[in-house]
Amino acid sequence: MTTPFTATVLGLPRIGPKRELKKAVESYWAGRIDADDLAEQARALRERQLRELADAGLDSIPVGTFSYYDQILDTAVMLGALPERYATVDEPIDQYFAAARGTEELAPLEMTKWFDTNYHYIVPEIAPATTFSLHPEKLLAELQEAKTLGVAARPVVVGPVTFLKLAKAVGSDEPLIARVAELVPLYVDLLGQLAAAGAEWVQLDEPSLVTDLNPDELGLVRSTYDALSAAENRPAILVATYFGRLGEAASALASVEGIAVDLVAGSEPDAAALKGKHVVAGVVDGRNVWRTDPDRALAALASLEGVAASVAVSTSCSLLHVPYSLDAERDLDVSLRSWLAFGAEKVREVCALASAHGSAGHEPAELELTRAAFGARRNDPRLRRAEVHDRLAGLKDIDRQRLPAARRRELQAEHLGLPLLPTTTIGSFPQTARIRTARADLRKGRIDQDAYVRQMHAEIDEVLHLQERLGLDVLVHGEPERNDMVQYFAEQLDGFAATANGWVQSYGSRCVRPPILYGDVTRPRAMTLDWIGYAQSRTDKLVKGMLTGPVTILAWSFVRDDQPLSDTADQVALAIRDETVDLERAGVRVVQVDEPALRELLPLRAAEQRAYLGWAVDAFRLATSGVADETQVHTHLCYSEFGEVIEAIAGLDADVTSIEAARSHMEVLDDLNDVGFDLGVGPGVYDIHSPRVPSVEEMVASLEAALKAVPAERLWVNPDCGLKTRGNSEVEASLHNLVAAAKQVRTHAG
Ligand SMILES: Nc1nc2c(c(=O)[nH]1)N[C@@H](CNc1ccc(C(=O)N[C@@H](CCC(=O)N[C@@H](CCC(=O)N[C@@H](CCC(=O)O)C(=O)O)C(=O)O)C(=O)O)cc1)CN2
Ligand code: MET
Ligand SMILES: [Zn+2]
Repeated sequence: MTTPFTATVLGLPRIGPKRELKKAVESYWAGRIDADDLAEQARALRERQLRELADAGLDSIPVGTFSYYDQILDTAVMLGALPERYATVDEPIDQYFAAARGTEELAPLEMTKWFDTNYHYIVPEIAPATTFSLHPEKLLAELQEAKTLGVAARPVVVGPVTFLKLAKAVGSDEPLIARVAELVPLYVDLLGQLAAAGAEWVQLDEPSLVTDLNPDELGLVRSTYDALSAAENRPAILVATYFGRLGEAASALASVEGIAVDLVAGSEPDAAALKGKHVVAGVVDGRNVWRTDPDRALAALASLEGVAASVAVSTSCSLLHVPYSLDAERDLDVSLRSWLAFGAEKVREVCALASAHGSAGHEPAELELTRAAFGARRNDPRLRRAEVHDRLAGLKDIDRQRLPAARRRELQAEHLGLPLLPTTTIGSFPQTARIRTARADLRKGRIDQDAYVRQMHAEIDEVLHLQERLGLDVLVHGEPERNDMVQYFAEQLDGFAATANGWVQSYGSRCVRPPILYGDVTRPRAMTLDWIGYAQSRTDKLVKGMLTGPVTILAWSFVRDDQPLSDTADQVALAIRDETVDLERAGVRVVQVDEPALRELLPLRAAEQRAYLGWAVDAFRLATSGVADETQVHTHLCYSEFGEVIEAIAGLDADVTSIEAARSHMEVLDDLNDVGFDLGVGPGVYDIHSPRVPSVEEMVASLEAALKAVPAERLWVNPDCGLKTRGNSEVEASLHNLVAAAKQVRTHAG
């Protein structure tokens, strides 16, 4: 039989330690480098990464998790499942990018969240007429590359079940998973080619196996893996599951040699399912940045030893979700730094744990250091601040409640004097190169704080003028001062640390630097008051204060794992609450608290969803119930799959909720009616994910459709998300049309 390995990770980041790939890909799109240049830069990044992993001591290294844009899109290409329309583009690489981002003529594929992470994948479209065919060149080439370097490579492919579960059926209502038998011969062919290329193991990624599957689906998982295992010439099969507990699906994997289990987000599956297998134990958290507790990890490994045929130490999931290395962080607080492990440090942890596990009694010195760091972390005063706990302990139900919605509506009508079908935007205006350069100049000391503030004021003035000229009703300041809607707040709150270079891929070439929420959270001073106050002082129109909600701040940060998330959420909520009260005191009468990530943190298993939605809604209400009932609270949600969270949206009790609907055709309004929602709602009528300028007619049509579900008194007119990634000229044209559409519909509504 194949030799089992002892130390690995499930997948690798690919943007490059300094975002080299992001820059190369964007240069290629801009026509500054050609396809050969791009390929060479990508190859050099892979080579460097493979050498580092081999030097660190991993004895099996994943190959094939590199991607120019997204691994699900790569899998669609490998299975010949790109929609026909992209074949009109000349070169394969450009067809690939056309599917990812669209072209002048072609709409891109949709993009959606990867399980409960902040990574977005491209959703393959599969029609009844789609015929699959195998194109494994990319994977085989990367495998060959690794072999040439002498690396113990383990090819990684997205498995057929997860691929079909994540794809979208077009032109048919039949669940795609029913077509898995069509993929089996392709995967059998692929396994043969990988074996011929010298692969001992292949990893098939099946994170969908940690979600709730029905008996039919479980039957298909079993028959698929029985069929793949029956292939004549193949590597040993490792099915990688992650992001949760592998429950009932474990027993459907009886015929494969290895299973990877996530022991951080999940727990061990039944011993019977692991018996005789090579178990790849995900004891090092692949998604968060805390060092691993060696004693817990070693105990988990020891408990598997009695069950599995062999055990390898691994990360719980791919390292895609954490930054490359702590080496680039020069300014982190030294004690905080000793509690952390980014990608490179996690690889070292895996190797240290594997050697400690493999040779009882001979622990690498590193583990002792980790134990000491753990002790120091537990006792650090920043993790437990009396004033925060006293305040939380004193909270009452009334702190999460406002007057009944109908009463608030009356008060606000009088206080605000808005027209029917009021127009507004979601907050950000284009983050132009001019704005980002000013921020880079400030950071590098080329301009001082005063000059920076002067420029941001000028940016705010420009955005206010534009909105006045266009005739919008509720104005925004445009968020020019924000590098990111979460990082910006984290940089100003105590209990958070920001990184200098902790970039993580969010989608395609776009990256974020999630802050690290390590301690109890307090707000040393107001965070947005100067900017919003400045904006309100420059116009007679209403300016909407703009904040990010507690759930989204949690979702897009690396969050402490030593207390329940619900407690951490309430701490952040109190800081936001104090900010809303400050804004109100300064004369701001409309405040928006964004919660775009409400859906993202929803647990993957239905059984855990209710508890989450309970504390998430509570935290939002704590953040927004400190203001007077005259003050209008808005919220904003994106990512149209609202299904399971629709009641929670009503539970937020925000006076106005703007939602992404431009692409989901207003169905969400009916869903809201079904749960008795009777507050203000702004279904997005302008799809900001595309540079296209929507016409007046189509926005009128959207509003007319909305009016079938919502009375005019509750309907708002807005885009479906912020405008930060768009360009100035298209934004101006689109908002011009949006205001015209609202005016037209107003004349005969209500
Ligand atoms: N945290 C978070 N998660 C989210 C979203 C979000 O807004 N925030 N939205 C959704 C995803 N959408 C996203 C949309 C845009 C970007 C995005 O544009 N990211 C930028 C970086 C944003 C940023 O931090 N910008 C910094 C500048 C960082 C930088 O690159 N600076 C340059 C110099 C300045 C320059 O020339 O740009 C450098 O240091 O080299 C700033 O504005 O200050 C990028 O990848 O390019 C990311 C995610 C869901 N998840
Ligand atoms: C991803 S939701 C974005 C909300 C934020 N206020 C903006 O307009 O950018
Ligand atoms: Zn949004």
